[in-house]
Amino acid sequence: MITARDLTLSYGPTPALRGASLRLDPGTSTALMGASGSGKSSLLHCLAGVLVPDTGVVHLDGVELSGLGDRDRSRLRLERIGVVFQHGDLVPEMTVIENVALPLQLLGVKRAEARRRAQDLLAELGVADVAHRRTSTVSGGQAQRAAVARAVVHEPTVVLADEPTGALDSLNAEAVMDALVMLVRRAGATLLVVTHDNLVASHLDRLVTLSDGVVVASGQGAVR
Ligand SMILES: Nc1ncnc2c1ncn2[C@@H]1O[C@H](COP(=O)(O)OP(=O)(O)OP(=O)(O)O)[C@@H](O)[C@H]1O
Repeated sequence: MITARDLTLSYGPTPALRGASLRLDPGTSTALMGASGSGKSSLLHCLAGVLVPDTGVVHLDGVELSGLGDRDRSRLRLERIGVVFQHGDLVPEMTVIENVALPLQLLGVKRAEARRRAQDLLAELGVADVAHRRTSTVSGGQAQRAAVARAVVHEPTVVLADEPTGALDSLNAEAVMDALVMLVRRAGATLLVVTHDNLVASHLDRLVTLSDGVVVASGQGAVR
């Protein structure tokens, strides 16, 4: 489970979060929506432990993220969290399979085993044929499938996605969301997706709306 309580965050003079609170229960999926600039990405980065809020606390499985030093926070993030960004954020000099195997190898899984598990996931997502290509040479849809595989390969408890389909056409967007939801559900993990798109939100159980850095509404997801 992951919770954020009363988070505030400013970039210099610009406030991004003004007391945002959120609770994501195990096994649930949530869409985080709101106007541009309302603080969605900032909140996701605080939940991921990438940004430390100015005030307020984030708890991941009972551990206070902001109470950890950089090293321990990175380790916890690596073990328990998977992230997907709009443009995949794969390492361009590495092949697709090397990218997907990376979290496992960083966690100490042997190379051959890490690559086997990465290969299985890529096959399941229909992109095994590009496994040995550099990520800079694959299509946007293939890269996002690989990014989804990389986010779940180490079986994290929480998967956080920031506009994961924002750069895709609607067919690829549907396929990527189907894959993300299926894999997260199968692992019993918790999913949060930042999106502007009602179709993306309709894949998820619950909808949380952010306005001017605070959560203003929380309820059932959009109806498909
Ligand atoms: N690196 C930064 N430096 C300065 N200000 C920033 C930075 N990142 C975000 N902001 C500001 O913080 C506020 C919240 O931004 P954030 O990106 O969290 O919103 P968002 O809801 O994700 O927006 P969008 O939907 O446009 O991606 C905005 O006013 C934004 O301009």
